[in-house]
Amino acid sequence: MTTPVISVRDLRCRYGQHEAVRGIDFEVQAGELFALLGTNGAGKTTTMETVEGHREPSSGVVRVFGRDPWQDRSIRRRTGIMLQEGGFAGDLTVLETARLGGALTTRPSDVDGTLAAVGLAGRRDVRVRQLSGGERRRLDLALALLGEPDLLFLDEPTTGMDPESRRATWDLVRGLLARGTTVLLTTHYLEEAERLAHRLAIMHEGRIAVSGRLVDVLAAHRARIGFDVQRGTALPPLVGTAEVTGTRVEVRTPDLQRDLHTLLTWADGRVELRGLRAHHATLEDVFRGVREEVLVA
Ligand SMILES: Nc1ncnc2c1ncn2[C@@H]1O[C@H](COP(=O)(O)OP(=O)(O)OP(=O)(O)O)[C@@H](O)[C@H]1O
Repeated sequence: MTTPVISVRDLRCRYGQHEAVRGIDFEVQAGELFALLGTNGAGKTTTMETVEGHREPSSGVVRVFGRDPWQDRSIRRRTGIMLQEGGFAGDLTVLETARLGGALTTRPSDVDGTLAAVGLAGRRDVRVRQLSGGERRRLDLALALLGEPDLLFLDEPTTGMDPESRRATWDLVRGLLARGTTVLLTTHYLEEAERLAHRLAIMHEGRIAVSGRLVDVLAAHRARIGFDVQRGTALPPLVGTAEVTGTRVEVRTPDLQRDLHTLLTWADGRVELRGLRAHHATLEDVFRGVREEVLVA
């Protein structure tokens, strides 16, 4: 087993009396994208900042490339950080800002190529203060990519981007992953995690409530079947549980295939299942379960 790029063991972070991160564990392997999801104030940014080496843990062990990021600044040469707020000088142009960022990296930076990669080549002479919110996020991303980091921290990277820019950013991140870059991502867009993450964790109130590969996380939660029938229709026995509200039936089941087969066989030729929908648990179902703290495995 190779050494993980990121290893976090029993991490705790306090702000005064408030314990924002309450004992979390996770690992991120080389070339993997790990998504930290969670409710507001769950502790994602605090965790991210600690792994970046910008915050000292109250307790626990954090290792990045096998080193303590708080003590050993040398790992910063290998990391790129996209913060939630870049804090640019508004008077500088996009190109000047990127050149300045490039000068701060220890590896040679292809400034023009990076601006082109984030779709800002045509905006290079525009002053930063004149950029839209989404364009600023793309400039944030460009600065994180300068110096070709081995490990990239993306803190809500596509907030404020229009759908086209968001998709272009996802393609860019996929390209980086294909080249072996490791990524730690936080996002409120569940679709972003569904599309990009190899593994994920959902945080709530400082703890990891759910973690694992996306397929495993979804498979561990009940699928849904929904349809309308006439009031009072007696249903066949199912593995899952059916909830009837008027004419609407909602089944939550651990065995989607079996219950769907049972229902279709039972209905065939005698009952019309109007508005039939059947799907595995979505990340939104899992997330809602975490929020409501009524996870049904
Ligand atoms: N500098 C600080 N001083 C005191 N409390 C803080 C500080 N920064 C964060 N907190 C608190 O710590 C908790 C975790 O905050 P954090 O920003 O890590 O959460 P988050 O999951 O990133 O939230 P969001 O999704 O809303 O950005 C919150 O209750 C927040 O109010």
